[in-house]
Amino acid sequence: MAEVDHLAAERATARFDVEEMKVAWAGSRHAVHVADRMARLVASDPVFRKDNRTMLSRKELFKDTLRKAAHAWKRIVELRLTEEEADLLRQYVDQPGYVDLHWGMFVPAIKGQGTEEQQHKWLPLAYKFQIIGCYAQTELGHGSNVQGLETTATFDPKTDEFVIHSPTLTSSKWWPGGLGKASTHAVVYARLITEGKDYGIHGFIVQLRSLEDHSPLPGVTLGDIGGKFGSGAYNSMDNGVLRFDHVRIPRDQMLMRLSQVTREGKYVHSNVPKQLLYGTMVYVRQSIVADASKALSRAVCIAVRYSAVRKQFGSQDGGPETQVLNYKTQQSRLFPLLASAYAFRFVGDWLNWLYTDVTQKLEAKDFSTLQEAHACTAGLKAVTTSVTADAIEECRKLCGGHGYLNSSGLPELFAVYVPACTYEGDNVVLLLQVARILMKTVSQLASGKQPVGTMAYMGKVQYLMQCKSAVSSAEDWLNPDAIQEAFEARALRMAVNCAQNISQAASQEEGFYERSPDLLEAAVAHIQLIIVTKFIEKVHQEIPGHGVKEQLQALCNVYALYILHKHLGDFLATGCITPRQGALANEQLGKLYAQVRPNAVALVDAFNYTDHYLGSVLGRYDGDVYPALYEEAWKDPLNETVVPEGYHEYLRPLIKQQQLKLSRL
Ligand SMILES: CCCCCCCCCCCCCCCCCCCCCCCCC/C=C/C(=O)SCCNC(=O)CCNC(=O)[C@H](O)C(C)(C)COP(=O)(O)OP(=O)(O)OC[C@H]1O[C@@H](n2cnc3c(N)ncnc32)[C@H](O)[C@@H]1OP(=O)(O)O
Ligand SMILES: Cc1cc2nc3c(=O)[nH]c(=O)nc-3n(C[C@H](O)[C@H](O)[C@H](O)COP(=O)(O)OP(=O)(O)OC[C@H]3O[C@@H](n4cnc5c(N)ncnc54)[C@H](O)[C@@H]3O)c2cc1C
Repeated sequence: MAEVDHLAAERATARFDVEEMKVAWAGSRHAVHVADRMARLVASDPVFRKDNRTMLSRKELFKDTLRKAAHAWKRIVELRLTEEEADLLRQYVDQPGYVDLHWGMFVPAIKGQGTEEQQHKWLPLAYKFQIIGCYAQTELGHGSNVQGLETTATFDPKTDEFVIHSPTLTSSKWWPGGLGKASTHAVVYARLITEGKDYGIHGFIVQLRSLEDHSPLPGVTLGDIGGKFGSGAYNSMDNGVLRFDHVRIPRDQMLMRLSQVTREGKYVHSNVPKQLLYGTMVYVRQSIVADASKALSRAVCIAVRYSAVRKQFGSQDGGPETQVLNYKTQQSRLFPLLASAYAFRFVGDWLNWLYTDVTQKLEAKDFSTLQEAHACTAGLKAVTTSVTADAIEECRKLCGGHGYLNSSGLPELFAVYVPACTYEGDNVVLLLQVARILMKTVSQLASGKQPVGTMAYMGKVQYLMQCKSAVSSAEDWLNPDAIQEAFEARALRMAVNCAQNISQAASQEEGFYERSPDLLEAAVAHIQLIIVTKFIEKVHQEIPGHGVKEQLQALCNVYALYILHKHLGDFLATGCITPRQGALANEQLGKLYAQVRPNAVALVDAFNYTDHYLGSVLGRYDGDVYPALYEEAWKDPLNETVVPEGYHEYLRPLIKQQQLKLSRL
């Protein structure tokens, strides 16, 4: 707890129990407790310091990442941390590194696509870090189009081996995290060729480096692909390039849970959907949605606290100036982002539940929910990461000039976050996947097939195509049924419009191609409906704690009405609401902002972030921003000497030369 709390007055105006809101945010009292312990463990350990990160060279930063990962692992073993604790520890260390790909993709790929025997062989090695793995799918020439990958794995029945080869420059693996310098192994995605036939993309476990001296194995060429956007940020990760020159691996290193190649070279596909090959991506996409709320809430926490501290204009007769948080424009930019952080948190929890449910069904050979899992993970990943990336940049602007300083934490947060819009599936490509599923669902409505899961609302097509909103006052927009109906009608009508337009094209494919910008918008509308629905459902639950439910209700309404206001064109064009009802929604939004204002600082306190994790002089818990900014400046390497390096070489001669010229005049 801070000695002087410059935000005390703000905290005193909160109309709810912050400790209980922490529970609502974290999911349970236990979760608050564990997160608290792990955050403090990291914050108090000098190895995990990160305040100097943006000043390290790439080499220093990478070595720092190796050191942190090794130290984290040592602490995990020493303290016998559970998986939940270790995961949180990794979050609070807050530095992308090979460990993420090892645990986040290499291990899940083996679990999801390996046979029991393969899991038995490889997982214990991976769990104890006796091998380090990465996920080598993307190539120089193809990322989004997985079916277009060129690396080959050709079965040689003479030796019972696969020959892994990179036939072209564009087939070089390019981007895999952890590949550049750290990994000893990779799950490599390659075209399986046996008996002269190409069976498409399959996964193979390939050793890349010696377990003795880390040198690349014969036939393997690999390295780092170079510096990336921003200082610090994702440059701690060794995204890599990899080429194979006829590298041989035993047949049993093909991941064989979904399909097999026999000793004789026969290809056998198990009776399961081939899309299960994409299972690791689905898993990571759902975890990226949970991460979005973390990144967004960090940025919002910084911007809210700083906006409460920062004062500009408005002083009369020597009185205090206005806190920038009191400006309505600041509120209308910031509070929707605060509401979005909560919205993403709850939809992330729900998605995690859905993923677990689908996984259990798959274990029981029930594949009926695979499409739902794909649509929800792809769509929510796309919408939450795009909004979060834009929101971090908006928070930087909300902090004025100081937001542009590295010490605000926002530039690095943006730089580290923004690739989430691209990795694990480019957001546009993923939204088009959602759109395809929407079009398929619309086309099946005519046959009477009832849509299920998050598409179930489409079954109310007769009603939703012609319903008219009953809202007649601003307060009417506080009714969740009014919101739900407007969002359902908008999403359905946009999808049906697209389907009608596509049906007029020469072919389905051509229509889809021509209408893809509209399809993107229809997909976004569908995903926003899911987020709104899950927030409304959350607020309907019993939520303990004085005032907590009321605050969440207000934030839910802010989220929904902000989206409605922002996408008013959609709602009007589809005739779901009238211009007057749109104006009433905006009126209600303004009232809600006033309701959020006295609670704003407490609502970001409920994220329960340590100053270490926030990494921002502007977002400090105690609000003592100015001395921290001032002090931080002096730590810059440029300030190590009063007279800068280069003065004698470049500045002095220049000044002297000009002085000489002037004296000659
Ligand atoms: C310093 C550190 C210190 C810390 C120390 C700690 C110590 C250790 C602690 C340990 C503790 C544990 C820690 C845990 C850590 C976890 C971390 C997790 C985070 C991970 C970090 C993430 C980093 C990100 C890295 C990035 C990785 C990547 O980017 S990998 C590459 C991703 N690539 C893509 O996403 C490609 C996108 N493209 C595609 O997905 C597909 O090609 C396509 C979907 C776009 C098209 O495919 P295709 O052409 O085959 O298909 P069609 O369009 O024709 O569709 C056919 C039908 O298939 C259906 N379908 C498509 N996809 C799927 C699917 N996935 N599932 C189901 N169905 C699918 C589609 O709907 C069609 O169906 P119909 O035929 O129409 O019915
Ligand atoms: C930081 C980072 C880490 C990564 N880590 C890994 C990793 O560990 N392992 C791994 O295998 N890969 C990794 N990747 C690669 C990543 O998965 C791909 O970059 C991503 O899937 C996008 O593919 P692409 O680069 O081919 O983009 P492209 O598909 O070339 O995209 C270029 C543009 O084309 C558009 N576009 C593409 N296809 C279509 C379409 N059908 N319709 C309309 N528009 C389209 C896109 O919207 C985009 O605007 C990583 C990438 C980054 C940035």
